[in-house]
Amino acid sequence: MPLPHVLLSAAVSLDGCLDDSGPERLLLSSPADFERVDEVRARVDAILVGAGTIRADNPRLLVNSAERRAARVAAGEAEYPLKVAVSGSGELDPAARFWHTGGEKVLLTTDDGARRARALGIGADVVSLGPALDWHAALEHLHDRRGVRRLMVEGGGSVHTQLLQQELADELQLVLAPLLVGDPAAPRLFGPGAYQSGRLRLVESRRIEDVVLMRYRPTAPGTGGRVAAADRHWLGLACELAELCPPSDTAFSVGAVVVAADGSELARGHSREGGDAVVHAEEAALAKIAPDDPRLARATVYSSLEPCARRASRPAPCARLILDAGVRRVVTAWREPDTFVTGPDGSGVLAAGGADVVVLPAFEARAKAPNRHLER
Ligand SMILES: NC(=O)C1=CN([C@@H]2O[C@H](COP(=O)(O)OP(=O)(O)OC[C@H]3O[C@@H](n4cnc5c(N)ncnc54)[C@H](OP(=O)(O)O)[C@@H]3O)[C@@H](O)[C@H]2O)C=CC1
Ligand SMILES: Nc1c(N[C@@H]2O[C@H](COP(=O)(O)O)[C@@H](O)[C@H]2O)[nH]c(=O)[nH]c1=O
Repeated sequence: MPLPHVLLSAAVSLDGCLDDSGPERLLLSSPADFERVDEVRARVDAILVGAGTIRADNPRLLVNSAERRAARVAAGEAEYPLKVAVSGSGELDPAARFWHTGGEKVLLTTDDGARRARALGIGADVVSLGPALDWHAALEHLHDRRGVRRLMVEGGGSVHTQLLQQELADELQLVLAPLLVGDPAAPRLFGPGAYQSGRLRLVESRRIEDVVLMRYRPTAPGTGGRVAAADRHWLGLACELAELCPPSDTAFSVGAVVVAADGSELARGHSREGGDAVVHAEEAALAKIAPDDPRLARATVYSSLEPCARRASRPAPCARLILDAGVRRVVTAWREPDTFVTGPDGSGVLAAGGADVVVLPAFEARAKAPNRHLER
């Protein structure tokens, strides 16, 4: 279930191209930006590219700085990040530099692709993910079998497009280079298809010589039981809000955020905010939204703790408030323990009311942190 943090990295021309159609790789980054890329590579567990990039660029995908490699080794990591190639066909050149430089390599492919790659003598651990390659399964494999927690994806366009469209990308690092390619056959960064509606969040912009680095994060929640990368961001924020709660020996510290389907934040709240000794996080957040706001019907409530099913201090528990507000999707980190009520089951109340409840246990420790003093 947990997946690596997926960082898409690319440099594009002003007309949105990743390369031209000539035989040489087009350098879009500036020298200082290539240094930055090297620094990012040094901080990840694995670097992934599609077979198209291996064919077009014959890349090495190394950490080039000896100091950065030494720092990795000193920190107990492999000298080079794992190199991951993705191919459906397995039709790859066994002499490509990718297989003969750096540290460990893995080829994620299909049953047919694995047969072909093995026959060709590809110098990597060849892993078949079945008759077709599913990105979720590929990322799960890297996380569970390879211990990859941070994955840098260095293209190409087809791979970036799929990961963004499937809402598996946690972050996009895009460099805009001041040149125009103008070649109709040149590969583009993102192809047509269905992306999240609404805007991504710009988290940083930085001039690096003559290029501009922009870092974005997707914001749109998943739908139903399907988890999007942005769900992890918003639940992380709910856990941060829980840290703001005035401590109490008689109630949990909880944070909550309400997010519209297009990724815009509607409201946030935390327990006991504004001097109200009994207010709950979800209640505080929902109270800030007009009850007739049409976005509520497709919104997601993120709550560090499962919304409550029963309470003494107010007429309606949070699970009921959420349903009454029209919200039908809740993402939480931690099922409520029996600390204050016996057999709490806010998820059951929500499910009975037609809401989808998603629990992300990877956030449980963070949700529990401000509540340690309540543990028996
Ligand atoms: N400027 C920049 O930052 C960068 C530029 N580039 C440029 O991008 C171009 C390459 O991009 P592109 O042509 O889109 O190729 P990609 O690198 O995205 O690789 C595409 C290939 O990956 C495999 N693949 C991708 N998705 C799947 C899937 N779901 N199932 C099975 N196999 C899959 C397939 O391999 P197969 O065909 O073997 O089945 C497919 O043909 C090059 O020109 C390169 O220079 C690349 C990286 C960064
Ligand atoms: N052209 C281009 C990039 N291209 C990426 O770098 C890879 C080659 O890296 P290396 O093996 O170290 O030479 C190449 O295959 C592709 O993934 N990256 C960028 O940040 N900026 C650029 O302008």
